[in-house]
Amino acid sequence: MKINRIRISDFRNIASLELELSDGANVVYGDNGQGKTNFVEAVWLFTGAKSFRGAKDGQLVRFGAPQAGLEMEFFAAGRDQHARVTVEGRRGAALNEIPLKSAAELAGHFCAVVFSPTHLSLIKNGPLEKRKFIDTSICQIKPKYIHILNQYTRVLDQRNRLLKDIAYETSLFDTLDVWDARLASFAAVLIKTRASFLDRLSPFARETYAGISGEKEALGLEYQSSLRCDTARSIPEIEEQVLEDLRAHRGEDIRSRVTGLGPHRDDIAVTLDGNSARVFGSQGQQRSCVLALKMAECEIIRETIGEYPVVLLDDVMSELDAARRDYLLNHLSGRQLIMTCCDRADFKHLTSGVSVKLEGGRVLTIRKYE
Ligand SMILES: Nc1ncnc2c1ncn2[C@@H]1O[C@H](COP(=O)(O)OP(=O)(O)OP(=O)(O)O)[C@@H](O)[C@H]1O
Repeated sequence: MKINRIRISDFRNIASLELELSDGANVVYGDNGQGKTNFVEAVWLFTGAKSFRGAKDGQLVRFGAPQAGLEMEFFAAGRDQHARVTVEGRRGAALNEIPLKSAAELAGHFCAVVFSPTHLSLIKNGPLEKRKFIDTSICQIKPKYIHILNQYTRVLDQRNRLLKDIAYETSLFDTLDVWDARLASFAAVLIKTRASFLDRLSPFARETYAGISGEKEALGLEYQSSLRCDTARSIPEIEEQVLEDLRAHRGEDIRSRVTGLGPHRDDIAVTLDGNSARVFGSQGQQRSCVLALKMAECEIIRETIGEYPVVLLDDVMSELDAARRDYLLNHLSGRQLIMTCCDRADFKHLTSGVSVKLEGGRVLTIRKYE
């Protein structure tokens, strides 16, 4: 998957920008606050996902402008394609000039993997970030997954509302059966899909971590369900277990007025030699864990759709020592890379690719590495 050309208008501090990209490395550099991350964020939006910085759509439009427009020519699935994203209150999109119902429908047509310093939260923070990572990754290779996720969230909201109402209207208790059955059916699919995805991801992540860290310690990943279910079982079997657990937990749910168990409470244990990476990992080890997860995600995407995603590395390389940087660059050959940094010299060893200097959201210079 390769981006050939991108046009950006009124997106964050980028008033107007048009750029032809190299098939290999693209180094976007410049001083702080010049629009490097904004550029990466613009590219990321073509995956159909929300901003990786957690920004609301409205925040993406340049101050004072009515809407932001993004356009991209890219090569994927063996042909040249064109995508458009507009942000005007909410995001809209078109693929090959055909309007889509929502920007999320771009998922699977253009794939990218992004890593920025904010992604350290994947290890540092609680389970929410890990669930977001796994859900976003699955959406890229299984676009229909988003519908299951949305349906689960909707049923969960309804069950939670019911739990609140039961406190005043005990006769509503009997209706819990219906919501538990619906919740269990979506929950089982989510749990099974996430656990299977993690099983595929683990060997790649372990190998990359070993490469980045020089085989010093072993990375472990494990899906930890809040329910007592065996993820190796089939979806109908998991559904039965989920239902049993939901029923057993009803008393507690009614007391706390929220659903305490389910995929919305699940976690992924990330360990180094068996110890929690969050509790015991150093800053460098935690960064290597996230990089390993992201690089493994690239491999899963390639295995599933037959081509590598575009790799977006925002302000990452400068924080790695020379050996780790070399390992990563070698490991990433054959993929289109967009990397940001403050100093072009961070990549002085590159023998191909281009560097683009940004200033005030504008392209100042374009130079080739040779
Ligand atoms: N909606 C917006 N409209 C206009 N400017 C915005 C908007 N949102 C953010 N900005 C501006 O974009 C700039 C930040 O850009 P960006 O995050 O891309 O910086 P950067 O080049 O990656 O910097 P650093 O090296 O510090 O990470 C800031 O000056 C900020 O004020």
